[in-house]
Amino acid sequence: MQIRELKVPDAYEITPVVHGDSRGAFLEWYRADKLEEATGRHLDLRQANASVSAAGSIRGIHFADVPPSQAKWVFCPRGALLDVVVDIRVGSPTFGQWDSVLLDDVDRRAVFVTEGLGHAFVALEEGTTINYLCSATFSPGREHGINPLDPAIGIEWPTVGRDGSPFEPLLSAKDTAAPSLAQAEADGLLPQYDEVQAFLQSLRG
Ligand SMILES: Cc1cn([C@H]2C[C@H](O)[C@@H](COP(=O)(O)OP(=O)(O)O[C@H]3O[C@@H](C)C(=O)[C@@H](O)[C@H]3O)O2)c(=O)[nH]c1=O
Repeated sequence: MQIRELKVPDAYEITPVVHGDSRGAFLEWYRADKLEEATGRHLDLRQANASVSAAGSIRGIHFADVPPSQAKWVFCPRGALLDVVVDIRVGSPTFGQWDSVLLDDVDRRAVFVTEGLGHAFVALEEGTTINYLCSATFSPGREHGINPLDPAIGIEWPTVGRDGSPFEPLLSAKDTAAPSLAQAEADGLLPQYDEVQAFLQSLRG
């Protein structure tokens, strides 16, 4: 398993060793010890989620108040998706920047999104399934969204699926109505970079 930090600091791409044989494949999609080696922190598993999406579905950009926010170890057991991490931490040197990783049932990568970052993805195939391990339980009043189509962030969402078929973006009503990054900042919804860093540091203790 290899762990690489993304262009958005404190987010990571995880590339597993996939052992293929005549029966199919075997891989380790999460290793606590490798996470600790690479990042100096642990993931206190509190919840595991799954969702299934139609091709073109965009979910996010979602984030939760810090502390404790919610770190997510994201994996795609079926289909394909583009996973996106956005730096929404006010005062971060990379504020407003985003990076993405293709997660699919071929290379079987994962992404680790740490507390205070924004997370979103688009499904590139019908029935794409995502699983994620979470460091905190769902706390609806502390969860927020930013519009994933905000031009100021400028996420380059794919417009064709894995098979090359074009698709229309499909968003929930909640995500469609979500504020822009600038509006979320003006509304005081975004996490402060120094507070996030202090929280991340407390997890390394
Ligand atoms: C996130 C969540 C939702 N729900 C419920 C609320 C709602 O009725 C239904 C669907 O919720 P949403 O529309 O928010 O689901 P979704 O848009 O898939 O939300 C997810 O998006 C990705 C990008 C993330 O990073 C996740 O943390 C999560 O926010 O599921 C739970 O019961 N538990 C949960 O942990």
